[in-house]
Amino acid sequence: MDYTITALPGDGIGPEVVAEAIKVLHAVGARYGHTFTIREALIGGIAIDQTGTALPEATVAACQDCDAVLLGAVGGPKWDDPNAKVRPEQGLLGIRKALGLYANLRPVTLHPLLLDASPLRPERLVDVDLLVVRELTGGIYFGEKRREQDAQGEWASDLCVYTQAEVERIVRLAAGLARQRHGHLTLVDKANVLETSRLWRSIATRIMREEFSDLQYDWMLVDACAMHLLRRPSDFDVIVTENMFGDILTDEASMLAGSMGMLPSASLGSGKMGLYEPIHGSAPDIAGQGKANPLATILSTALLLRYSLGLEQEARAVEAAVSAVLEAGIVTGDIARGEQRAHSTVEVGSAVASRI
Ligand SMILES: NC(=O)C1=CN([C@@H]2O[C@H](COP(=O)(O)OP(=O)(O)OC[C@H]3O[C@@H](n4cnc5c(N)ncnc54)[C@H](O)[C@@H]3O)[C@@H](O)[C@H]2O)C=CC1
Ligand SMILES: CC(C)CC(=O)C(=O)O
Ligand SMILES: [Mg+2]
Repeated sequence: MDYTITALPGDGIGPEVVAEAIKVLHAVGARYGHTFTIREALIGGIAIDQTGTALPEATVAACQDCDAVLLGAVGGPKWDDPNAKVRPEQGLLGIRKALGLYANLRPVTLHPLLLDASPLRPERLVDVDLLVVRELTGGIYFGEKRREQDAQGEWASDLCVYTQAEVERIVRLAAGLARQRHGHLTLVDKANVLETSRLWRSIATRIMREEFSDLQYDWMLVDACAMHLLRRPSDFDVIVTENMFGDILTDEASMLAGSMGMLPSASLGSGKMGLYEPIHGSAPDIAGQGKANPLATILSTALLLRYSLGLEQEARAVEAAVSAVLEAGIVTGDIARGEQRAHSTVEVGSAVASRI
């Protein structure tokens, strides 16, 4: 089969890790008889530099006319002026919204060989296998933003809004995934303080009782969840939560897997089209040095093959090749341990591609 993939490398380490993921996709194509046509488009800081906007119309059009989107990361110090009107991150939020990708799936698993790469004690990490379902197109990241001056000085506000329909669709999706996994859903919020969280609670309680009575579910406040993720991470199955909480909790959860460079993600909407990206950012501290771990992006292509293209065998081949590379000790510095040499981004990507 022929597939068209839009690649949005973005900024910092984005182009470095996306190049390796594309290398792996082509290896999958060669092995299984598919053609992946890769069309590159601009997003983020590089798009601001070249076009004046973080999300050019041509990029949206390219993403609307393909089978799936593969994204690196956006942002960096060059565009970090707090008074800037145009910011790279607007490109990322904008493309998620434009494509209607309301559900961000962030699986957290730990390869046994990376037990030592995590700052947690190995016995805490046994059987860690959780999935965070993060609402992606609502909440405080998308609410009205204000920055004003009055007699007392400056003030600013970010509005957090959730509608019934937004909560219903993400809870249904997460509960459906819990049903396919171990049947346990943890709903994370801050209902002791936030009205949006109380709306989530009442809607989700109704949906769980009426439509998912076969599942176990519980509620957890987000601050406690941050603690339990470290104290008893293997107790979680599926976590569903709003946009900002999911963003923060998954950076924390990445340390269960050993590195930010290990966690992939899939952003899905109502159709087959999806956007696939590592959970990490553009890592300006290591950009351009060949140090970035490409495995999160490569594992994101496995999700792309699975969810958007329906190629389960090929997705498993990518995941197996990643495991084989870890077992061969071909790893970047973020997860290298003991005597292991820190390999470059390109060496790791090539090692995965050659094992497909
Ligand atoms: N999805 C996206 O495009 C995201 C963009 N950002 C943007 O990225 C820029 C940098 O943000 P930070 O807070 O530094 O977060 P970051 O995720 O880029 O980096 C945090 C730390 O993790 C390390 N790291 C991240 N990815 C890695 C990889 N693949 N291999 C090895 N080490 C890795 C970095 O070197 C850094 O020490 C900011 O402009 C931010 O807005 C941040 C998060 C997500
Ligand atoms: C612009 C941010 C919301 C990006 C981010 O941190 C993420 O999606 O994980
Ligand atoms: Mg984040």
